[in-house]
Amino acid sequence: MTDDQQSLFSQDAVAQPQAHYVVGKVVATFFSSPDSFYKVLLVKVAEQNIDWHEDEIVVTGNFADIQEETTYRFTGRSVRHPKYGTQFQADNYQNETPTSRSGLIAYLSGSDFPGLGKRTAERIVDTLGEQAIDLILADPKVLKPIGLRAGVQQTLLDTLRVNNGLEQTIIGLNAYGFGSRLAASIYAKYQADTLSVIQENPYQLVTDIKGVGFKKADQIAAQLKIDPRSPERLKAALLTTINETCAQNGDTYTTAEPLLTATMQLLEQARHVQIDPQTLADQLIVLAKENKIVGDENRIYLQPVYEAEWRIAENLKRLTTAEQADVPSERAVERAIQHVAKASNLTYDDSQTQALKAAISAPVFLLTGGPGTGKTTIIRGLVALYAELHDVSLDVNQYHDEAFPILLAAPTGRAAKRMAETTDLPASTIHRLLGLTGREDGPEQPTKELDGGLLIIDEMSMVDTSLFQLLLQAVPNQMQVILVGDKDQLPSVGAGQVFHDLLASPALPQIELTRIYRQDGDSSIIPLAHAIKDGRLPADFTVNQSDRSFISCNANQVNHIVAQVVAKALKKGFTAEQVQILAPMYRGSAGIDQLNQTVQNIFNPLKTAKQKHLTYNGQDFRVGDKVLHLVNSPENNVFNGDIGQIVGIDLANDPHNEAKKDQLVIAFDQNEVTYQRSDWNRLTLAYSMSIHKSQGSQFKMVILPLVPQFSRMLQRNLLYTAVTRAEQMLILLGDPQSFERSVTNESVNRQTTLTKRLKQVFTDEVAPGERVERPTSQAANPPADDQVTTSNPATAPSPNSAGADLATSDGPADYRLTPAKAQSGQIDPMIGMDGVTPIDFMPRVAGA
Ligand SMILES: Nc1ncnc2c1ncn2[C@@H]1O[C@H](COP(=O)(O)OP(=O)(O)OP(=O)(O)O)[C@@H](O)[C@H]1O
Repeated sequence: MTDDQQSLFSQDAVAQPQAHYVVGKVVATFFSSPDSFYKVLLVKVAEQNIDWHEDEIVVTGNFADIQEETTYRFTGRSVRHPKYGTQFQADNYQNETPTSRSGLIAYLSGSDFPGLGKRTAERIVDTLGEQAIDLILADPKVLKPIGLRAGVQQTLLDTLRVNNGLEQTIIGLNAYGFGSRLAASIYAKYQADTLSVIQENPYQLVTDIKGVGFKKADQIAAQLKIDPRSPERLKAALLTTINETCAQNGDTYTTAEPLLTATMQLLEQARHVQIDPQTLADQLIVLAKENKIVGDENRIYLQPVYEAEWRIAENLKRLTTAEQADVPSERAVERAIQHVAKASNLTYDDSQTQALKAAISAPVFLLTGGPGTGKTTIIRGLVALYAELHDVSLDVNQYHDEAFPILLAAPTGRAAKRMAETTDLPASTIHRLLGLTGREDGPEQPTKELDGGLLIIDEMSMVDTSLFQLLLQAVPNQMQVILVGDKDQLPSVGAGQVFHDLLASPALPQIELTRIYRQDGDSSIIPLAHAIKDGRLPADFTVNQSDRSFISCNANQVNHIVAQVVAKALKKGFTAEQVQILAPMYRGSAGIDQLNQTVQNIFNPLKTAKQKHLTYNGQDFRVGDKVLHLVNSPENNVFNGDIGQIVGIDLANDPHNEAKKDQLVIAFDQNEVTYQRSDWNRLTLAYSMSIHKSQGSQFKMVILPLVPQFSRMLQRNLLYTAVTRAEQMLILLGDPQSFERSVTNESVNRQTTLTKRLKQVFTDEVAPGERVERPTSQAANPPADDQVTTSNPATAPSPNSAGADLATSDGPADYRLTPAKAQSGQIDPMIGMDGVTPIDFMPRVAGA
């Protein structure tokens, strides 16, 4: 096999319009993608109707378990690769089973099908024709007139499915337009049932398969002529809308009115039908009965998120009430604080001392503070205190068989790295700590139980509801938990505002550090950050300082001015890694995309035509570029917001590229990762990035443009987060009103109920253990059909009525009811729709 032959699997070939076939034996598999069905085969041609005069041809496409030395019929088109010539791109393929009448009869009466004689085989072919196998596989009911014995029919079906099933499935998935990666995940989930699941309810994919959205499922449903008013469609649209609304706003729940309005829009626009609001509202009740959503007062949650908030509260209660071993005496703590202060040459101020004292003795403790107030100092102090009080060594090399007793973790790789540097101890991401893959999407994920005595989490404001629930679930009773963060920063990317909500709970001991230490005489960035936090801009805001400046300009001038500032920084010796442009939005002349392009050409210009680079998603990637990772990939130890550098570009058509694939090699702080083309959507240029993505990182110089075009985003916590990313230099540009507006625009709180759950659990409104031990089988039991649909919302049995039944039985009460409510048998009239019933809702939507 030559290099050239191996390279034929490049997909950059030019398609020709003709559809043709090639029949032949597979003699070699040149390439088989490890994570999809994509393959490149060498086929010995037996028959073809393309203009081909050689014995062998290269065939590419999505194939399941192709057997070498087996003959297949490939249908598709010949394509011409600019360098490697003609190859055959198959859309469809099948094991070359006989298609002539006599061939089919011989096949069906052969040894593959015990119990089927020649006569029966003839009857099958006479009844169903030469497409008999396809027809049987598509619908076994076609065999009914043949009158086969049940056992014989089953064997026939099983063998046909084995011989043809996987291929049919892959072909079917291709026909529905799934790329090879999605096809692989779908097949991995449903196996032999893949096509029947899709045909029965394509909307199932929306909940089961990451990457399949409502619109895709809806297209398939339209293809299958599934009723656009079918309950499955309505339910999928409702779930999608709850998910998207919550994700967009960071809320943990939504309410009926916006949910129904947005769902109606989605349903009506996608397939141009009118939907009866009453029918839609009924499906909301069905979803609750199916335990996919939960209604509580006027709130509607996705079940896992609802569960996560409760479990956070319950786990915190568990930890705060668990009996503590080895609690040091107050005197011992005071003495140890004196030793630690002396050793680190510091005099802790009152609130720092209080924080140290309280944190080292409490099972759970929260520490917040703005930049330079001493959070890291306290983390370091706590580590030293713990070591002294519990007589443990801080030399990690001394721990061979037992775990190091102090666990340090943060939500991103960068924050974890900073934590490790400032403490001189190992620190990891929370995902790593828990052994999570990053694909977890519910509270039921098994995580390993943590081992140790003290857990400190930094950058807590970035931790979302779902991750925090998984973390707490893994904390054993005796482990002390200290959560450190800056409450005024942007909340997590994922749903919730966990740190904010925890701090709002009086049940959890906490301290806010307010005294600013890192002023270094002439630093003006930290005082600026504190002023912003307090809702004002300092009087000298637009006056240039030694470490900060303000350049007034309009949106169209931003790009040009940023270019000038960056060019100057480069001249002064700043590197791309040290200079970070932050902006709130991607689009527009002052947006992230435009600025990325401009700054890339300053820090990493394309110098010669020969320089390796490639274009993807409208961006030019070059060796040396600074790139941002957009999602969590714990398998590579790379996380959302991590910054790396392109250190290698391998092009498939490069004769020296042994992998024969286009790939990018990126060096991150912690490791080097190779990205195949299918993973490039995880990357973007990082010269300029969103303020949200910059959380957890700091940079020597930050350049921050704010202009009226960003008005939708301008909020106090956004500006505060951006400004606190700057370590030494801050260049602000744009119009002063936009900055003023950000400061006065108090950050809008997200819709969450964690504080409420904490109150309920800590004040024993809900008895301890009541919810956690709730038997899931009862909750998951769908009700009888007649309980589900109702034409009169006022008398509709709500999901909570099922809860009432549970509560009155001997078993634990359903958590959706307070015990008082349950006892009185009082039920809500309509799930999540206090004051909003479908009837109220109908006229507005119908436009009546
Ligand atoms: N009690 C103290 N006396 C003297 N210096 C202190 C004291 N507390 C903190 N510092 C110093 O103030 C500076 C800022 O402290 P530290 O880095 O702990 O703050 P931080 O809140 O973690 O800041 P950031 O969030 O910006 O990283 C450090 O140089 C630290 O040594």
